[in-house]
Amino acid sequence: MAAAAPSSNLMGLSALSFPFLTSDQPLSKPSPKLHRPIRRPITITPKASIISDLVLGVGVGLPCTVMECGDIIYRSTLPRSDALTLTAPGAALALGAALPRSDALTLTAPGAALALGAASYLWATPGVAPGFFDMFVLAFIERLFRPTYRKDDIQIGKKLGEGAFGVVYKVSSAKNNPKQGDLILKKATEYGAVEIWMNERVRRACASSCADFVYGFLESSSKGKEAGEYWLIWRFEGEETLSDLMLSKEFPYNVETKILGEVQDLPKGLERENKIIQTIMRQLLFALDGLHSTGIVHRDIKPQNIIFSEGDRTFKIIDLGAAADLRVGINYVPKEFLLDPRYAAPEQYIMSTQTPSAPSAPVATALSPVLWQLNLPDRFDIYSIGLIFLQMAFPSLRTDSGLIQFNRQLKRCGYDMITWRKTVEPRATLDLRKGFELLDLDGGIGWELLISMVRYKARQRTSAKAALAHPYFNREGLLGLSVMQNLRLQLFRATQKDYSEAANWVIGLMARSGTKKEGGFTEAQLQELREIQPRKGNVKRNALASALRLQRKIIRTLNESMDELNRQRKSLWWSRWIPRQE
Ligand SMILES: Nc1ncnc2c1ncn2[C@@H]1O[C@H](COP(=O)(O)OP(=O)(O)OP(=O)(O)O)[C@@H](O)[C@H]1O
Repeated sequence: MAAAAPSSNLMGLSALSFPFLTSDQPLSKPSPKLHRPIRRPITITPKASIISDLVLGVGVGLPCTVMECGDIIYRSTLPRSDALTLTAPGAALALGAALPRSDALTLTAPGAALALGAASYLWATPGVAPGFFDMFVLAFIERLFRPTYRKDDIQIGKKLGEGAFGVVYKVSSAKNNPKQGDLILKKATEYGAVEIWMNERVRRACASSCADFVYGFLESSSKGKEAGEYWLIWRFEGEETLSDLMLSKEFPYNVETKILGEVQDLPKGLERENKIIQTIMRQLLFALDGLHSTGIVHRDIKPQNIIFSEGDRTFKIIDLGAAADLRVGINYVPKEFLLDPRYAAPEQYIMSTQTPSAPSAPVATALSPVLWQLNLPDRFDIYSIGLIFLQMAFPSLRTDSGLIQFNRQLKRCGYDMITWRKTVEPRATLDLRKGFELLDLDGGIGWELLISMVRYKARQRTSAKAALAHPYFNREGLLGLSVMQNLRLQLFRATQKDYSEAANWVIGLMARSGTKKEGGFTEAQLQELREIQPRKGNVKRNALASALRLQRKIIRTLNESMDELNRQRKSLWWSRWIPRQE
């Protein structure tokens, strides 16, 4: 009978099929005990386990040392806690090698919390996990299938603009592709590399946010030019930017049929204008949310950089030359700023100047969710969008001089829109009054959204996503809000409050209760917390302060040298990514 054992090769069957077989019986020769029914439970000794392994080794399945065949026999009598435990190798085995039921998975509460925490971190803005997928999978697949262009394929037409970083032309393709239509070509200087990178990222992550990017390459055949030019090609989206449309006396009616497809069934007036402006704002915030969700901050949002796409009937963002990709730290240099002062937020930097530039792409990627949350760089663009909203509401602020004057007034009011309103409203012109009336429609919900964007502190500004969920975009206005929408509005208002007063109150409270005995802060410690200048005359204290200053200086110098090194390393990295043509 024992000789038959090797023929039963399936996992654990040697023991299960022959319940009368004791574990210490030799398998090679027949045993006289075989015919005696055995009543006592079987225990598999190490020796038997080895034999069993040998037997099972020739068949399909795992040896008993892995399977714990004894456990299978006694499964029904095992205590629950022994039966179910999830270990990493166990999980891998379970998935890959079909473990027996006794090793089934159990998810413990700490395990689940850990897995959830890791997943949230990896998917939090700007998205470490999607970033890896994008860079190592999508980017390569895209390269295989996208259309490519050479210099000779392009017939240059009308010059459309010339900026500090390049010249833009309307062009057509010499390739016989009637569907392609007209194209836009930008011949750019060294910043073209960054712009190609950003446009490719956007095309994969949120194509509808920006003008349709076709191809970009380094053209290095032109004689006399050492570095060569970057050629960037887009689909021609349309003739007009938001700036062109806003400067027309007909605004916003000149946009109505473009975006809504028809003239609204309303008389000309505030309500109709409000509806058009709402639609434009929704499109702008949607485009911006796409960019921010993938970790890109534009840094140069202005009506001149928003094009109306005639094909898609929507506004799209253009000119990503000053953008920063905070997922991998490209074009992010904390102390460098390339901005249009008319639309720039007061902080001027998207990241704290204490944050050194990201060390290398993998490290920057790994740290990106933390840095994003610490700095909220997207709020820089939100300020600019807020100013565009303001210009749409107040016709007198649509000109450069009007906007510059407003910026001066707002600065004098400590960047507080409520103070600004109190200052200008009593002696407001007809134009200004019309703007306030428009924003005050529906219980002032437009004004509320506006001031949630135009704030001094970046942290107090709303995000593009939160702004899109604001009831300003609800068609029925405040009265039509559901219970959930009302709750969301209350939450939005709560997050918009200025908590600096609360912080002062907490510090005051800590001071009152602060005694050494109770373990709170003493007045002296709070003094340090508030960063009040140290008192003069204390030699020990002054020496300590000098040492701290020196330490800070050393760290700053180190950071700056790192920045410099990284900048050089990173520029090499971009260049390698971009196709070249001789
Ligand atoms: N995809 C597009 N479709 C249609 N027109 C476009 C497109 N891209 C750019 N343009 C036109 O070209 C002009 C210049 O583009 P862009 O702002 O990208 O160039 P730039 O060199 O950075 O200019 P500037 O420095 O003045 O901002 C735009 O104002 C717009 O009129």
